[in-house]
Amino acid sequence: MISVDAYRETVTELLGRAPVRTVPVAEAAGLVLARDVLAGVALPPFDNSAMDGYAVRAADVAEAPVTLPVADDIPAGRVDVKPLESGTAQRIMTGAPLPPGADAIVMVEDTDRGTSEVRISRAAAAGNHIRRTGEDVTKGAVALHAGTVLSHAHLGLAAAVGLAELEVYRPLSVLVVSTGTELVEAPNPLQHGQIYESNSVMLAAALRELGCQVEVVRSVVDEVEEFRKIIEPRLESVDLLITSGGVSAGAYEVVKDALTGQGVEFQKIAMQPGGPQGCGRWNGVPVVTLPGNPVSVLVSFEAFLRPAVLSAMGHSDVDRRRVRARLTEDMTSPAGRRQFRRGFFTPVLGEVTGMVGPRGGPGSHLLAAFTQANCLIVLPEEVSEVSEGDEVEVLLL
Ligand SMILES: Nc1nc2c(c(=O)[nH]1)N[C@H]1C(S)=C(S)[C@@H](COP(=O)(O)OP(=O)(O)OC[C@H]3O[C@@H](n4cnc5c(N)ncnc54)[C@H](O)[C@@H]3O)O[C@H]1N2
Ligand code: MOO
Repeated sequence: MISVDAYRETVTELLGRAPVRTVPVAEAAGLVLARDVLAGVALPPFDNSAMDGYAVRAADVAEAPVTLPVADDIPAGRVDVKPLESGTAQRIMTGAPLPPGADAIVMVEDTDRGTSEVRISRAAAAGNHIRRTGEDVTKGAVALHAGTVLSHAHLGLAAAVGLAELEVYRPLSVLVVSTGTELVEAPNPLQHGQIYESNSVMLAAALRELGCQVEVVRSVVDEVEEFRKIIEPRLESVDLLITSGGVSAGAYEVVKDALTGQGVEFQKIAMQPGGPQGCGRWNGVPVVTLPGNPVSVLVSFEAFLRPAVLSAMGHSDVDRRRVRARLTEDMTSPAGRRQFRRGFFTPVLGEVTGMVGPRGGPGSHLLAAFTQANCLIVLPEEVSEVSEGDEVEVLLL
């Protein structure tokens, strides 16, 4: 059996790193920046007013109240601002360029709002309400570092320093395939012996949440020729194929039978659930084959797929947050396997740890219990029993 950590490395290597692509700034949310972004302009690009008011020389209003002639009017966007002569004021709006010679802004609230002359009721110190060139970002500085996961704020900054496009790691395009003759797509009626297909729905949503582009084939019957005929032609247009089902030890293991000898290796991973796994390349395209049980799919996703996919899309922080927590009840775990149990973590005020209790048993068909969990309880390979009060590791979902 292969360890979870070794398998995670294998899958991460298999997925590699997506190519860099240029995308419009507005379409880059959630993607990872591939190159440093240098500020083509300073922010602010010019000294400007932080308030609607009057640009003055501080010395001219030191003896306020004073009345000054209003020599000009400067709305935001004006590009031909004239110097401020001493003993005058210019009416100015928020964001408008400071006239040369002015060194303070008097807020309109501290004036009589005059347009030909203005009575200023309060003195203003030099620098008052002036936003200086480059005080946010200096021209030529690194505004965004390579490796940044682009949030809406980062995109705003990129736009503000004048960029129309960003170089990012391309989102992975993933084909998700569920196999199993028993699978039926809702809302078609079920016959006894059939079940509704759910794995592709979960996987596609989980991958889209990471920023992947996902195509789905929802239910391929357990026939090797049929599987090859439907899936092989679709490989050309994707970076990754993820299948569910058909990988264990039975007589109709469609994925295993179709891909053994084609570049995909099937093996047991020392984890529970999610033991039977396969990965490799089919026609050169990375393939990860997950077992069919829904909770095995979700746990496999957490244990190695999510980090590998994130890493392929340029992320460096690929791990869920780990905390320690005290168990609220006894649990057992198969020796030699890392068990991932669905749990509910509650932080305890004033303590670095919290409390955690399982939700549902270890069975990998217990999907509803997963939806009541907010974490995975990790019981290491060497542990087969834990008791109420023991400290365990928890992965926060
Ligand atoms: N003799 C052995 N039998 C099994 C072993 C083993 O080692 N020896 N391993 C068990 C474990 S652990 C798992 S996990 C499963 C994995 O089996 P498969 O990958 O071949 O998955 P299936 O048999 O196709 O399906 C398992 C289970 O999940 C249901 N399923 C499958 N696909 C979906 C879907 N898209 N949506 C909802 N539910 C799905 C399926 O009906 C089965 O109940 O093998 C054990 N057996
Ligand atoms: O390991 Mo299977 O993945 O129990 O459910």
